[in-house]
Amino acid sequence: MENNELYDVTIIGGGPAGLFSAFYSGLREMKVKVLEVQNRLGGKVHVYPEKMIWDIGALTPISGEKLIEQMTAQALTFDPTIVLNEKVTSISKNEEGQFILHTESGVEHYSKTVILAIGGGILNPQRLEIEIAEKFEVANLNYTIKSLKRFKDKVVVISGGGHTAVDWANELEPIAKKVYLTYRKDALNAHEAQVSQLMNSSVECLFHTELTRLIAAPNREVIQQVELKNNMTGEVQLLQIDEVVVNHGYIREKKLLEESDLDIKMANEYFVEGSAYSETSVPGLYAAGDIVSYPGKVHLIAGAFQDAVNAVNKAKRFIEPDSRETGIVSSHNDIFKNRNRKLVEQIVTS
Ligand SMILES: Cc1cc2nc3c(=O)[nH]c(=O)nc-3n(C[C@H](O)[C@H](O)[C@H](O)COP(=O)(O)OP(=O)(O)OC[C@H]3O[C@@H](n4cnc5c(N)ncnc54)[C@H](O)[C@@H]3O)c2cc1C
Repeated sequence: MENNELYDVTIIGGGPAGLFSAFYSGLREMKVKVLEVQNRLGGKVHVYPEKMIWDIGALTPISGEKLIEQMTAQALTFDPTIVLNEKVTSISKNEEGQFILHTESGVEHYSKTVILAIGGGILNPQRLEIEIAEKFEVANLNYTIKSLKRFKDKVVVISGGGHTAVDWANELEPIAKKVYLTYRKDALNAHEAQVSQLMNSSVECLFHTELTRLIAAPNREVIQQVELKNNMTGEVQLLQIDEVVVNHGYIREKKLLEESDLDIKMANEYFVEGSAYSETSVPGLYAAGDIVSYPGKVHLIAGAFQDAVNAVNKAKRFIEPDSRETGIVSSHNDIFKNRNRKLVEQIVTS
């Protein structure tokens, strides 16, 4: 199946980097398409819809959910084509030098340039290696937290000791009746401030312990007790709980880069003098967000936005070598003249 319409830029991934790339490509008057494997835009931020995000410039604390809403609204400013449930499996080039994006659905997408905004790849939570665990996933075994309300006045055990586990322990502590954190090592691996908040709270940390068994309530597919084993002493304890949260990291599927006909290398693997970190080894193919790595790169939303601008500006120059190397401030952009006028009128008349 072919989708012959040729786009100036096709962005793979609809997370923060992809969404801001879509907006910025529109600002630079390019014809834009976004391909996203999930059935919704927002990327990894869907892992933490109720978490408050504090570290995005000019945004006072904002929930993940609200941020997705705002990023999406901004991305849609210039009416890009958005294709959801579309997994890109490989990238090739045809004789005319156009990119062809091959997908699991069989549809091929054509583009003059491509921006890889795939984050760490397709994310799937690392699941518990305990037999029967899967059957509790609809009840009270959680790999992501979709609603804080669910944990109100509950006894919760969180398994994990990284950023996500520590973040959730802190978020749930004022809501839940009791939070236990079980971790197989003896020190947590998260931001100092988050760790000290946790260690000075009512969260009970059980170090050197691992979740070894899930015990169901009689005749119900709901976990009622968990068995924790101390990996130093071999001692076993049972905890009566209402909810189990497992944050053992993610398995990242990154086959796209390996399985493409093109030999795609990110800037950190192939950097040549004079090139930019948004460039890859393939001319016309750029990268933004968590997929890229360079000295000083921040794997955070603010970093993804800056990468997006760089990648879009490169893509624009690839198509139109005489165009400006960088964009101009948005208020000077002709595209916004009418919109600005309307906004100013609204402010003046309100
Ligand atoms: C628990 C947690 C808390 C966090 N808290 C903060 C915070 O407070 N502040 C902050 O700044 N950052 C935070 N981050 C980090 C932030 O979420 C990431 O830096 C950001 O999401 C990176 O954006 P991205 O667009 O590069 O990648 P992603 O958000 O991972 O988006 C990539 C998108 O590409 C899609 N995709 C991947 N492969 C394909 C394919 N082959 N075909 C089609 N689509 C594909 C994915 O489905 C996904 O939607 C947190 C992360 C986690 C896990």
